[in-house]
Parts: sequence; structure tokens; C-alpha cells
Amino acid sequence: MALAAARRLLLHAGSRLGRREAVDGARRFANKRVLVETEGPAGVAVMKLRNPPVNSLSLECLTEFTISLEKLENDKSIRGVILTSECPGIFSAGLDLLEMYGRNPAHYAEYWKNVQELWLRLYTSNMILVSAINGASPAGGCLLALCCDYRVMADNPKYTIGLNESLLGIVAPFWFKDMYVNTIGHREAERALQLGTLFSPAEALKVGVVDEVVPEDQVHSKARSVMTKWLAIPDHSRQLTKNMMRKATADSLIKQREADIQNFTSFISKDSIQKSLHMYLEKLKQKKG
Ligand SMILES: CCCC/C=C/CC(=O)SCCNC(=O)CCNC(=O)[C@H](O)C(C)(C)COP(=O)(O)OP(=O)(O)OC[C@H]1O[C@@H](n2cnc3c(N)ncnc32)[C@H](O)[C@@H]1OP(=O)(O)O
Repeated sequence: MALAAARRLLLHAGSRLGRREAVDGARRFANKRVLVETEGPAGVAVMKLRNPPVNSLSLECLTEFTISLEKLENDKSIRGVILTSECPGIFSAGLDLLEMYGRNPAHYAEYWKNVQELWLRLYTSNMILVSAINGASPAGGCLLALCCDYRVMADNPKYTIGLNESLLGIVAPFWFKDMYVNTIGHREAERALQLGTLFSPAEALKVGVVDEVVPEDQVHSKARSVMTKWLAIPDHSRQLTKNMMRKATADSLIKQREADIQNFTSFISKDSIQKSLHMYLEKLKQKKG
């Protein structure tokens, strides 16, 4: 119910949260957590996550992200999206740990439904998606990047990327795993998932988690030039090909969405898992201290 109401609110142009503005000739709409600008190559939108301090994917952020994507998907003038971040040094810290810790089962179920929804929309998007990874990208942050058709990462050894769930004492669900296998192959995915590897940009390039590593100040220009190349392909043939490559992976979640929500909810509600998350959150705090 709450999500439906938020959708209506945000999809309504000119609403308080979903403003549509003209800035220097560029069209844009802005929600609180996601800014969408149309600048650069015609037919391309730049989607910037802005949920400080670390672009964690809170329920609110997920909802706005999904709605923004839906808006772009329905806009026939948009053929491609560059996904990037406005938070300095962070692409996305992944799923919001505070949505998965100390809440009740109904909340976990609602949260997971929204994680699934965003993933399905991103992974099966008809648009060309290029990620300009301008910061750290662990777990769910890596998931966002993996959904894209091409990944450009900033060459800064401080930035790491990978599905590190096992380090938190949690387990990446099968559809995270499937997409990882599709991207880097079974052996590399098996090792990286068990170890919770966070790859440096150079390692990520070597293993195939990202497609290109460029100096930090060139991430956006490179993403735009990659996009121009992809725009040269007729949409219908590219879309059918993408669908052919990704359908089986998406379908395997679609067929068992409810069961996946139940699995997540019972797993994350376990005392032992809540304890692991508590310890991880404490570690993050101590690191800061
Ligand atoms: C069955 C379960 C399957 C579910 C799968 C889960 C997938 C996930 O995505 S789980 C999330 C995994 N994410 C991480 O492991 C990243 C954790 N964060 C970090 O490593 C660092 O914060 C990061 C490198 C992103 C940034 O480092 P810094 O710039 O040094 O920032 P801080 O560490 O000081 O963090 C600032 C502030 O943000 C809080 N934080 C960080 N990450 C998250 C998060 N994912 N969710 C919620 N909050 C997060 C951190 O605790 C700090 O909070 P305060 O101390 O209150 O300021």
C-alpha cells in the first residue's frame, strides 16, 4: 500500500518529491535520493544516486530508484542510461544494513520485495545501461553495476567492488550468484562468493567484474563514449539479443519470488544472522572511531 502511494506521488509530474525542471537546456527530474538529467548524447539520461553518506539502498532509495527507472523506460525518447553516484568516493554501499537489522519480519519481506523489483527492472531493462563506477561498490552496489550492459570503473585502488556478503555472515541469494556467474564465469564466481572478495579496479578488470578502468576524471566521459557506440546498434536487435541472454536468469527469480521473500525473511530473522549483522555494524563504527 505504502509503495503504491509513493509511486503515485512520484510519478505525478510536479509533485513535491518528483520535480521536473529545465536546467541549462537539459531536462531533469529529481527525487530526494535520485537525480536524473538528460545531457550529453541525445536519448541518454544520467541517473545519479544521492543518498549520503554512502548511497546505501534504503527502502526509500530503492523505491525512488525503481520509479525513476520506470519513468525513463516509459519515455520513448530515452534509449540509454548512465548510472553513477553523487556521493564522493562511493558508488553504493549496497543494501541498507539498517533495513535488515533489528526490524520485524513484515519489514524484511517488504524490503526484499523492493530489492527484487529493482533488480528485475534493471536487469531486464530495454534501455542500454552503462555504469560509471566512481567509488566503492560492495555487495548491492556491485549488484547494481552487474545489471548494466557495460561497466566503467575509476582507477583508484581505494575503491573496491564485489559481492562480499559472506564477510558479513550472510549469503548472496541465488539470483545475485547467477548474475555473477553470467558475468565472470563459474569458477571465479565460486571463489569470489565464498571469500567475499572485494576487488581493486585492476583485479576487477582482470576477472571481468568491470569492462574498463580509466583515470578517475575520465569515468563520465568514457561512459558517454561507450554509450555512443552502443547507441549505434539498432534498438530492436540489441533488445532482443539482451532478452535472449538474460531471460532465463530473470525468469528463475520471477517463478519463485514469494518463496525467495520467505527464504530471505526467515534467514535474516535468525538470531545468529542478526548477531553477525550487529557485529559487522559495530566493526564499521569502530573503523570510524
Ligand atoms: C540474505 C541476505 C542477502 C542480502 C545481501 C546483501 C547485500 C548487501 O548489499 S549487504 C551490505 C553490504 N555492504 C557493505 O558491506 C559495505 C559496508 N560499508 C563499508 O564498507 C564502508 O562504509 C564504505 C566502504 C562503503 C564507505 O566507507 P567510509 O567512507 O569510510 O564510510 P563509513 O564506513 O564511515 O560509513 C559511513 C556511515 O554509513 C554507514 N554505512 C556504511 N555502509 C552501510 C550500509 N550498507 N548500510 C547502512 N549503513 C551503512 C556506516 O555505518 C556509517 O554510519 P555512522 O557510523 O552512523 O556514520
